[in-house]
Amino acid sequence: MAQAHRTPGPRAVSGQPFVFKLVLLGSGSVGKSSLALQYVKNDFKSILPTVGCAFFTKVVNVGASSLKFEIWDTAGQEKYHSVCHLYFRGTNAALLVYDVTRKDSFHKAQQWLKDLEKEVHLGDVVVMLVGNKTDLSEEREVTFEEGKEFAESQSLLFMETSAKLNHQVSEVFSAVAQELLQREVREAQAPQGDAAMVLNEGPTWQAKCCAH
Ligand SMILES: Nc1nc2c(ncn2[C@@H]2O[C@H](COP(=O)(O)OP(=O)(O)OP(=O)(O)O)[C@@H](O)[C@H]2O)c(=O)[nH]1
Repeated sequence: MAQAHRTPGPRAVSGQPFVFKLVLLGSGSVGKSSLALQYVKNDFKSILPTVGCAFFTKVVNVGASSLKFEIWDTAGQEKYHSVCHLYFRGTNAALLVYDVTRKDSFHKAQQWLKDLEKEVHLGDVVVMLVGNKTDLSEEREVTFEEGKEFAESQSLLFMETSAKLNHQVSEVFSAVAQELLQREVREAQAPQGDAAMVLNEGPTWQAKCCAH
């Protein structure tokens, strides 16, 4: 419920891509680093647990727009929990990852969402719930419907992936990118409406000042 840090908009400079910060969060070993590695480098290999945080960037084109993701891959192990929230601040998007073969990681995802909410205003951030490791279908403990239901109850986007098979990985990031750009367009249009109201209501500075 806290709104400690309002998420800043992307730093869009003429001719430059929009820059969006995205954090990967979730329990240890759910596949956060593997998703980032598959997306950024098209690679899947055995990775050591993340210590603190790893950082990746990737530029993507969505329609006529160009967008740069700054991807912060946080450590899921419990011992790093206290530092992870530092990376949430100022984020524009979050992938809330769980492992479909581990019910505990699904329950923890709900806790991670609460942690995120302490640092950002959820309405300002595009959050996608991601059920990873769908290739391990024999060991599945969380159904697609359970994931979808939880995501809908919290107004989150939702997808299932396999970082190992590169299934739905780029689709996850594309869906987030599209939502971010759509929000940008809506925000870019919004000030015109505000300005029209301000003209009718008095000095601009005062109207803006007192709106908060
Ligand atoms: N079968 C399968 N294994 C996966 C998949 N994604 C990741 N793994 C494996 O799961 C283990 C953990 O993957 P990581 O990407 O290191 O998980 P993490 O969430 O970044 O872990 P932390 O850094 O501890 O937070 C590794 O052995 C990966 O190879 C997947 O889609 N399918």
